[in-house]
Formats: sequence, C-alpha cells, structure tokens
Amino acid sequence: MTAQIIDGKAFAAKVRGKVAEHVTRLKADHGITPGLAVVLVGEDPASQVYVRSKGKMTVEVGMNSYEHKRPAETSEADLLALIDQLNTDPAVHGILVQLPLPGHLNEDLVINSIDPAKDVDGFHISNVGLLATGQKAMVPCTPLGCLMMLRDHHGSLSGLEAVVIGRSNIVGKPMAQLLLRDSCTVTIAHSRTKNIEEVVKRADIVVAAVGRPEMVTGDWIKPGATVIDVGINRVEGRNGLLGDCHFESCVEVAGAITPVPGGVGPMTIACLLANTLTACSRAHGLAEPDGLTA
Ligand SMILES: Nc1nc2c(c(=O)[nH]1)N[C@@H](CN(C=O)c1ccc(C(=O)N[C@@H](CCC(=O)O)C(=O)O)cc1)CN2
Repeated sequence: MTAQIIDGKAFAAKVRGKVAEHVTRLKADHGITPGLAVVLVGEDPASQVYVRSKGKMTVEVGMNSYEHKRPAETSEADLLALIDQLNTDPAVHGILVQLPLPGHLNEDLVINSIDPAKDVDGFHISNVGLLATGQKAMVPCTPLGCLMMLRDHHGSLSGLEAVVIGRSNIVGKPMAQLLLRDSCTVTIAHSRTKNIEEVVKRADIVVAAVGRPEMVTGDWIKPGATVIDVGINRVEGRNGLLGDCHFESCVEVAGAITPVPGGVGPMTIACLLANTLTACSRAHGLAEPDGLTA
C-alpha cells in the first residue's frame, strides 16, 4: 500500500484564498481592514525567513501588515512597552511575537503580556485555559492546521484513536486538546513513554511533533493510519529538511501522510491569517468565518 500524500501547500493556498474572500467582504461591507503586527527580536535566520513570509502573505490576503524588528539586545521592558502599544492600537487585531526569543527574555512573561483577544498564536495562558475547557479560544496555528487537514481527510474524527508524539505547549498539548474536542481517544506519547512503538501502532491518527529527525519508522504505523508530520529538522550532512517520520518507510504503510517540506509547515502561516481574521471579526462583533476556526 502507498499512502495518499496530503498536500499542505495546496491546502494552505485554499485557506489563504478563503481568508482573502472574507477580507474583501469585511472591507466592502464594514470598511474594516484586519491588521497583523509581527514582532521579531534578533537575527535568527530561520525566524527572519518566517517573518518575511508572514508579512508577504498578510498583504497578499488584503490585510495590513505591521513589522516590528528589534535588535537581539532589546530589554524586556522595551519589548513589553512595544506590546502594550500594540495592545491598545485599534488598527492591530492580531499580535505575534516570533519565537524563539533571545535567552535573556522571559518568553512566558512576554507572551502573557499580549491582549488574549489579539493573541493570534493562541499561546497566552488565557487561551490555553479556554481551549482546555472547551471554550472559545484563539487556537495555536500549527495544531489548527493539522486539525483542518485531518477533518478534510476523515470527515468526522469521532471515536478514532489518536497518538500525539511530543508534549510541547506550542504543538503537542494543544493538538491533543483539539483531537479530544473532536471526540478522538487521545494519547500523548513522549521521550519517557514505554514501548512507544506499540503505543503508536494502535493509532488511526499519528501526529509526530517531537523534534527528532525520522524517529517514527514505518514499522510503528498501523496499516492505513493517517500520519501528520510536524517535524522541521535541519540535519548537517543531509540535504533539505527532515520530518519526525521516516517518510520512505511510513508512506508504504500509512493510508495518508503529510510530507516535509510541503505538509504542515505552510498551514502554520495560513492559519495565522485565519486567526487574525477571526480576532478581527470578534473585535467588531461580527460573525466568525466558517471553516477557518476550530
Ligand atoms: N510565534 C511563533 N513562533 C514560531 C511558530 C509559531 O507558530 N509562532 N512556529 C515556528 C516557525 N514558523 C512560524 O513561525 C513556521 C515554520 C515552518 C513553516 C513552513 O512553511 N515550513 C516549510 C519549509 C520552510 C523551509 O524550507 O524552511 C514546510 O514545512 O514546507 C512556516 C512557519 C517556530 N516559531
């Protein structure tokens, strides 16, 4: 059996297209243009690429993009002052601080200083709590993108056995919450999980978000399972990017699989735009865009 390849690049283009249609209507019917502010501290090369992409795609869907670049030595007080200014700016509906931050800055403190209603990353502790208790939240972009692809592939996820590998606050934990909300039976596996291969082999859905190149091999996968690979690993001596799944062996067993690159990654930015639209709609008391939220 060879798995169906879930094309994240094409899916993300469709999501951005839907966002653009909503933005056109928001402008025409209400005179509102959603605005996204992205804050980058330091010169991390990958972060610079992601922030550039975010700015370009924000403008492409018709939104206003505000980029705030600060040197690596920026003090916590100066960064918090910038966020405070963005929190009160009515033209800004979404705020994102690109991660990772330089080591001297307290990531939790910085993220929790963002107005939760403008927290389009869904990392603020209020949004984490709202998601965990099944209330209306801003949902982290990467897990939201995975959920959209899973819903599109399966229709209903109800009753399916899902294993999320990785317990990060950004992907693993919110992914598990979202799958639980869609009535999956969810297990979070991690580096200390005993017999991890056997645990993963039970799953109808495997989400690998562990940050270890090619850790999951085809013999861990139940035949026909859906494999969502969140890993983006750069390995010296190997060309290009590697996922957390060993693609060549998993593709032979799975029913469907996301590639790396071109799978989950592009959905992250598409969902950021969807979240900005959602935040803008909520701020103005308007109906939320259909199919673009959890
Ligand atoms: N504040 C945040 N910081 C970070 C997030 C985030 O969601 N919010 N996620 C990652 C980086 N990231 C977006 O910020 C991101 C990562 C990867 C991609 C992507 O499209 N990847 C491509 C490959 C690109 C390449 O060649 O490098 C793919 O997988 O096909 C988009 C966004 C950490 N920081």
